[in-house]
Amino acid sequence: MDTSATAPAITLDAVTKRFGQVLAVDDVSLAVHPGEVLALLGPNGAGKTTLLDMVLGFTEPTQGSTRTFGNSAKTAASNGMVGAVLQDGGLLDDLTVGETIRMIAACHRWHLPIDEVILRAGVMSFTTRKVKKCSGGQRQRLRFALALLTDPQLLILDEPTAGLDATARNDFWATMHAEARRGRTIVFATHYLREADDYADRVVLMAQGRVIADGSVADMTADMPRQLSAQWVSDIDPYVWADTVGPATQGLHYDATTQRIHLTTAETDWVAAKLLSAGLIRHLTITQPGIEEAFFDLTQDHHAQETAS
Ligand SMILES: Nc1ncnc2c1ncn2[C@@H]1O[C@H](COP(=O)(O)OP(=O)(O)OP(=O)(O)O)[C@@H](O)[C@H]1O
Repeated sequence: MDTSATAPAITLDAVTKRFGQVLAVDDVSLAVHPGEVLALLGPNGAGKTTLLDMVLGFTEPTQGSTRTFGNSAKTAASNGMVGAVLQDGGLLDDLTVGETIRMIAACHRWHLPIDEVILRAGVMSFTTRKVKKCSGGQRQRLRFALALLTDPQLLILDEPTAGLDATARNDFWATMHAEARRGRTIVFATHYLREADDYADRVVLMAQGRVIADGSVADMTADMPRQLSAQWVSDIDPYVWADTVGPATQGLHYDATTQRIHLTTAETDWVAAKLLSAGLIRHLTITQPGIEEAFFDLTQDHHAQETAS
C-alpha cells in the first residue's frame, strides 16, 4: 500500500545514535507533518547534524527507526522524495553552475526541466560562472538548485546560510519561503536564532542528543518572565516602593540618568497595575522575551538538570 500521501513527512521513533562512547542522539521521537517548516536548534554538538544525516539515510540509527513519507530513508532518497542543502562539499570547482546542474540532473531517473530549476533557485544571473569563482551565497543557491532537481516534497537544510552575509541570508530565505508556500516540508538546522524565529512554524531545540523543547517560539516564551520598563515620575524612592510591594518587584533597577525603572518578572500585569494606579510611572513598556532568551533559558535549565542528576 502506498502510504506516502497520508504519512508524516518524517517520523522518528525512539531514535538513538552512538559513535563509540559518544551518545550523539538519545531516544528522539518526532513527527514532522507535510508542509511544516521546522527549525532545529541547539548548541554545538547537540546532535542536529547526526539527526539530519539519519533522515537523509547517510547513517543508520543504532536503535529506533526513521521513516520519510512512510518509506525508509534510503528508499525516499533514491525516489527523489527528499533533497538536501548541506553546508559544504559536493561541488566541482572547474565546472560552471549550469554544467553542474546538468551533470547532476543526468544522474537522476527523472528531474524537473533545467530552466525551471535555474529560475526557482535564483541562479540565472551566474549560470556560466565557474563554481570556484562563485561567492558563498551563490554556491548555496547552486546547492539549492541541485536539491530541487527531483522536485522533492521534503527539503533538509543543514546550516544553509552559515557564513553568508545578512543580504545573502535574506535572499536565500526569500527563495525558501516561496518553496514553503508551494507546500514543501522544510527542515533546517541553524545557529541563527532569528532565522528560526522568522522562517519556521515550529522549533525543535536539542541539547546533548535530546529534544528539550518542541513548539512555536510563542509557546516557548509564553511562561517566561517579561521585562517591564517605565519612566518613574514620583518623589517616592523606587527601591523603597519595591521593598514594600513584595517578591514580584524584587530585582527592580532604577536608572537615575534616564529616570526609568526596569524589572524582569513573571507578574508584569500585576506590577504594572500597581504602578499605574498609584500614579508612580508613565510611558510603560512590557517586552516579551524573544527566541534568544528562550534558547538560553532552556539550554541552561537542561544543563543544570543533567549536572544535578
Ligand atoms: N562520525 C562521528 N564520529 C564520532 N563522533 C561523532 C561523529 N559525528 C558526530 N559525532 C559526535 O556526536 C555529537 C553530535 O554531533 P553533531 O555534529 O550531530 O552535533 P550538531 O548539533 O550538529 O553540532 P554543530 O552545531 O556544532 O554542527 C558530538 O559530540 C560529535 O562530536
